[in-house]
Amino acid sequence: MADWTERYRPDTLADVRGNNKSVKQLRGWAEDWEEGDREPALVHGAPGVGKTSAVHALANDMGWTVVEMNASDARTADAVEEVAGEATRSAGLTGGRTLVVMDEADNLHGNADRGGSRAVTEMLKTASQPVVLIANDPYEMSRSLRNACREIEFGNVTARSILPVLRDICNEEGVEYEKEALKSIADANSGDLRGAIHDLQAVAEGRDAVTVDDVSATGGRDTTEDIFEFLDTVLKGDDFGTALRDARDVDESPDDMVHWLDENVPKVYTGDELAEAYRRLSRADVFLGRTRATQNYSLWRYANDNMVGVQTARRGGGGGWTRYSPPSTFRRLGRTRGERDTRDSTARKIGEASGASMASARDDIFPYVRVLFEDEETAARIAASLGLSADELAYLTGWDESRAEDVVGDDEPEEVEEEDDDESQSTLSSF
Ligand SMILES: Nc1ncnc2c1ncn2[C@@H]1O[C@H](COP(=O)(O)OP(=O)(O)OP(=O)(O)O)[C@@H](O)[C@H]1O
Repeated sequence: MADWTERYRPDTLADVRGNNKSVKQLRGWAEDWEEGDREPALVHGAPGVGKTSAVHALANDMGWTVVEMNASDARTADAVEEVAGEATRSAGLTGGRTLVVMDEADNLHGNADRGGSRAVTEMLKTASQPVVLIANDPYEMSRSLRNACREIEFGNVTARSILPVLRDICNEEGVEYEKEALKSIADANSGDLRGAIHDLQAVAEGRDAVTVDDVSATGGRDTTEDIFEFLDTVLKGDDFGTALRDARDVDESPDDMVHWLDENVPKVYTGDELAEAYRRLSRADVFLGRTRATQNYSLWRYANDNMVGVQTARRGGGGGWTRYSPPSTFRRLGRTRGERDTRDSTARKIGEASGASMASARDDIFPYVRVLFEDEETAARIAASLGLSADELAYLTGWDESRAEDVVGDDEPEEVEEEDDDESQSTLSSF
């Protein structure tokens, strides 16, 4: 069940590999903060290069407690204030500082989350505790939010810095290794230390030794995993390495795998485990969204890693037999890129009209709208007031194009220009 990247997470900044300059900047930022220069920090860089680890290690070194929040959950000022307030209160209790860490700050964008972006910017101005935002791509953030922070960039970790980490892990785990085997894992992961550790775990866990042949064999295995077996491995298994390995062999698209897990995880997990599992799945979904938006399929692997990470959320045993079910129609609807775009634009319009986030429009409101729209007249009225296009109406109702076009009429709704000063750079969420 253990994920080696968690097991070997650095506790102190001194153990963070590579990125010496950024680590120094981070330490400098914390020291300046203590001395009264109370700027929030924005730590950014590619996935798996140690941003989150470095921030936690910093807090540890400084003797600060950490409150973590996911920026995409911070859709309302309330949520932000609650966390910031919580941080201040606990600081009062312990007398020490509390570092507020806001992950996925680049997911706070777009109309639906604009309230969240503003609330975070406001919070940054008034926060009485140190705050670090973490992001992969700072240009996805609103300019005002970015400008409010001191930027610290993390670059990729070179293969040379990755190699000793892999070697130390093998030593700790009692796994013998051929040096070339570790080198080829380090080289293949071009700067992504987490990816390298996961690759190592996938070949090494449960083995006594890792050879060059083992490493080169992983890509070419011709076994196919049944989705049901995969669900069992992730939701009930104890071996993270096997789950990582199996995830590559499942004969389903990564999107479908996320949907299958999303549908079935509540059958096995409860309470906090479930919340953590959903957090992982939503991270997986973020990377699927980015893969689609950029057509950069190397991002799939982050989706995969987060998907498999669902296993580590489980606290109790995963015994018994479970009747897994396929993802519900609504989830499966988001299959092709075009469908997803339509789904997202529909969710945005409904979200804007109702004040809900895009995700909640999609998951909570769509089903009701669909029932309402069974009555064509009501559908026409609401579609007009929301400015739905024929595609969007067809998406919601399942009608064919021509029926939807008849109901909507020929006039294409015009795109309404947003008047928002400094947030004009925001881009819409693509997932
Ligand atoms: N520079 C590093 N030094 C030591 N370990 C690292 C480093 N980078 C990554 N790791 C290992 O990889 C794991 C994941 O890293 P971490 O979560 O910090 O990456 P990240 O840059 O925050 O990625 P993401 O953007 O996906 O959150 C850590 O738990 C640790 O085991």
